[in-house]
Amino acid sequence: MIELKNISYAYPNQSQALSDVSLRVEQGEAIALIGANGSGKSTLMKLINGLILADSGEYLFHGTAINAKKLKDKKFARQFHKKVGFIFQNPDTQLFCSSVHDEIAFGLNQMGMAESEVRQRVEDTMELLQISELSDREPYHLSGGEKKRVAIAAAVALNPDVYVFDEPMNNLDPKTKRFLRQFMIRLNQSGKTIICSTHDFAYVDGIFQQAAVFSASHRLIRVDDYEKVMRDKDFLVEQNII
Ligand SMILES: Nc1ncnc2c1ncn2[C@@H]1O[C@H](COP(=O)(O)OP(=O)(O)OP(=O)(O)O)[C@@H](O)[C@H]1O
Repeated sequence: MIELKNISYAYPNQSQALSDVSLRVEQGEAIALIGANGSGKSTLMKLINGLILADSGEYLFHGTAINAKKLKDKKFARQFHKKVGFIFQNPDTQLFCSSVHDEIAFGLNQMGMAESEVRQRVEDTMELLQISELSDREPYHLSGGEKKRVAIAAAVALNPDVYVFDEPMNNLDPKTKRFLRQFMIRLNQSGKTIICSTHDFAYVDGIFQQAAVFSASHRLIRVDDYEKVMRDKDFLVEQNII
């Protein structure tokens, strides 16, 4: 369970990105983060993943405060990063190995998993994401949609409890969007928590139970049933969301 209490954050250049944000996400919930450009969605997701730390407020993950001291504890940090998978908006920022196979195996090797188990897990994950034929290819030379599947596979292989997706549908063709939508629904049905920012509402039907809406002033102004928020057209227009 994720609990954010009165979180504020400004980037080192003083850009305010989150103002007094409080949010609770239960294990197994799928929640959409929505709001205009620059409202703070990506910043919140980086914070949930431990890439940045709040200036003030508290972040609890299954009751444990995630702070600098805790993340300096290498054993804890490894466990925490295994539990929270992050799929960046631009896969180029997270793919760095010389083959798709090695990319997916990387995190598993870091965990010290036996070689045969790594091989099996990588094969199973590639099959799940329908990228087995890309196994020996260099991730850098793949198409955008292929790269996205590899980035997701690298997260899936580690079997996290929580998946954080930053605008996953961006730059994907309709078939890949439909595949990803189904995939996210299945992940959630298997008990995984999904936290996902999106501007693209056409291909995310049925994924989310909840929506968290951010204002231009970086505040979380509404947490509500996803379908209910989507029906509230005046509110969405007012917030520059549609
Ligand atoms: N690396 C950074 N350095 C300085 N300011 C930043 C940085 N990243 C984001 N910001 C600022 O923080 C605020 C929140 O940005 P964030 O990327 O979290 O918004 P977002 O809701 O994800 O936007 P989008 O929908 O465009 O992806 C914005 O004012 C942005 O300019």
